[in-house]
Amino acid sequence: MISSSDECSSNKILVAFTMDRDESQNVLSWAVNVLAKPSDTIVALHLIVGEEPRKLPMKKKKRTQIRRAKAHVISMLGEFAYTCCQNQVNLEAKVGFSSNVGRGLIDEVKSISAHYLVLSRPTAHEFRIWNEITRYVSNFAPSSCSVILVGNQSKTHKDCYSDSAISQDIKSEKYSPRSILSALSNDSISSSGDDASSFNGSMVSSSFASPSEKSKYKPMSPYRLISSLIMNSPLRKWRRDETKKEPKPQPLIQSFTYNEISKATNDFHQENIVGIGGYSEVYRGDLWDGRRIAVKRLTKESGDMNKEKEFLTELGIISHVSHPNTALLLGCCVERGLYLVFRFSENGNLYSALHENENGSLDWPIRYKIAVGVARGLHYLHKHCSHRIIHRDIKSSNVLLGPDYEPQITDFGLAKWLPNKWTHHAVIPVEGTFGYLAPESLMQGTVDEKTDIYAFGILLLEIITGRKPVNPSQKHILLWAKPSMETGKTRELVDPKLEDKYDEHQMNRLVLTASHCVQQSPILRPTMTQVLELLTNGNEAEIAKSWRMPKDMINDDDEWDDYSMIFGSDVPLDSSF
Ligand SMILES: Nc1ncnc2c1ncn2[C@@H]1O[C@H](COP(=O)(O)OP(=O)(O)OP(=O)(O)O)[C@@H](O)[C@H]1O
Repeated sequence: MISSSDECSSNKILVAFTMDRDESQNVLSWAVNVLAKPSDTIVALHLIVGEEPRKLPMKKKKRTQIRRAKAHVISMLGEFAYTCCQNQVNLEAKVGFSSNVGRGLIDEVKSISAHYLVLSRPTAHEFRIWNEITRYVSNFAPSSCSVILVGNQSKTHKDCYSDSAISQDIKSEKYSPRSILSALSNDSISSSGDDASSFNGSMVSSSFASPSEKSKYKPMSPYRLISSLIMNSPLRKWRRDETKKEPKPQPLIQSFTYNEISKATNDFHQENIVGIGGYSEVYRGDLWDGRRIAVKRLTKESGDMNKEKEFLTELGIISHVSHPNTALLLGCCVERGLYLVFRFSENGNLYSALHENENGSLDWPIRYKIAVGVARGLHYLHKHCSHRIIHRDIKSSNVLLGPDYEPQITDFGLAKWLPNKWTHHAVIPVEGTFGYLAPESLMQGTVDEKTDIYAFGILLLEIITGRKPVNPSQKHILLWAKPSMETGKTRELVDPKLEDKYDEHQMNRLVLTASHCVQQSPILRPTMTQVLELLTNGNEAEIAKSWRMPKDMINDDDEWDDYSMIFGSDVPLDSSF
């Protein structure tokens, strides 16, 4: 096989690809199947010739060109997600700008310190341009980078390689890119085309690289528009389990065309709107194959790069997430706007079910199931997701209710990756939703897992009491509930709509868990592992021992004074930051 100069270290392979589908498949296939070894990183780059647009709104033509490029990147790279996952190769994708393709490639080679630059041989009519590009990269590639051409071309172009040593294997006829490509043609190239892929507004780490490896990346200087393929999604494993009988894994994230989603939503008809969020509208839709979907569309008026970035963050993060208690992303569409396509949750969201349901209130068994389900979803995000995640906006309207009222956490627009050894982090401006925001976030702008725990505590109180966290005519839910929680008078907390029909044991568990989660000091709050234990089967005294601070270190009076200072009884009418 092809050897790199240093067998032990991982290599960075830059693969340049055009808008030509076959060419792109060939060159990527070769890089993935032949060149890369486990823990190598492939960066697939499509360059748009021209200036990076800096002003908004962009010209329509430019916008279309960029979206087309993104769509191409997504659909193309999706095909290699499974192979890369199996080969433990990191795969990232980018769309960049440069006035000259050759120069753009060399800039990128230098920026990521690539060991290889892999180019596709062009079709005959592009030969002149291609010749210029290859000449340029041959002349200017650093000596540490080998330039490789892949594709069917009868004539050998010796000058296409850089001065640096390319391994003998590559040069030899037996393993020439051309001969290997022919052998591969029935193999990996034939995969389905709508596998896991996603892009993000910033460099998103891919799954096999450790955080320390990732931090070695330099900022992508000339390339602002970055796409990143999210590899090794647990979604894959989960969906494979779901469909055990099928030999092949299910496609992960599908790239939908605008026509498909427009048809499904009756041309985004007002009647199909099921939710309006801070930066999006959500439409119900029915796909041609019978699947019911929810299409989240970035609102046109938002036209703001930050909103677009938030939207892409959500796409980047949620494509890593796969759990029965998190919303299921089916795919996305980048034509004529940005759209996320989710499986439809037929029972709406928890906020509506608790506070706006005219057909009666949620029964206790359903409420308990929702509480435990959300805890499982959050536990997964904090502890078991391939990259740990804090959600940062846990609230009842972000809990969808699927079939049988199984809850699904949604809206990852504010979510953040958690580095492995992260304690807390300052986020300015403060984001989240008033009423669920932990005191430390409000006062210092810090967030960590415990800010999610606090929000979960408020959510539990909402489930127990049936009260909204903030309501202009009432006290903040926590101030209202505090006296009863302190004295253990659980009955006073219970939503009257339950008409005393609830399991007392379960109710006590929920109240107890909520009271721990809403402690003012983050270190006094339990972790999600402990929360799950408390909610389901743990021994309270035993579990509490593992996180509780000695009583004499806590000044309860001060704690509640701070709560009053923050929440008071006059709460802002605008409940969202
Ligand atoms: N998969 C889905 N199935 C059914 N309804 C959904 C789905 N996704 C979202 N909705 C509805 O749309 C609403 C808004 O969705 P979402 O919270 O994702 O949007 P958003 O713009 O991020 O909102 P915000 O940031 O203001 O919380 C949800 O509360 C829910 O009612």
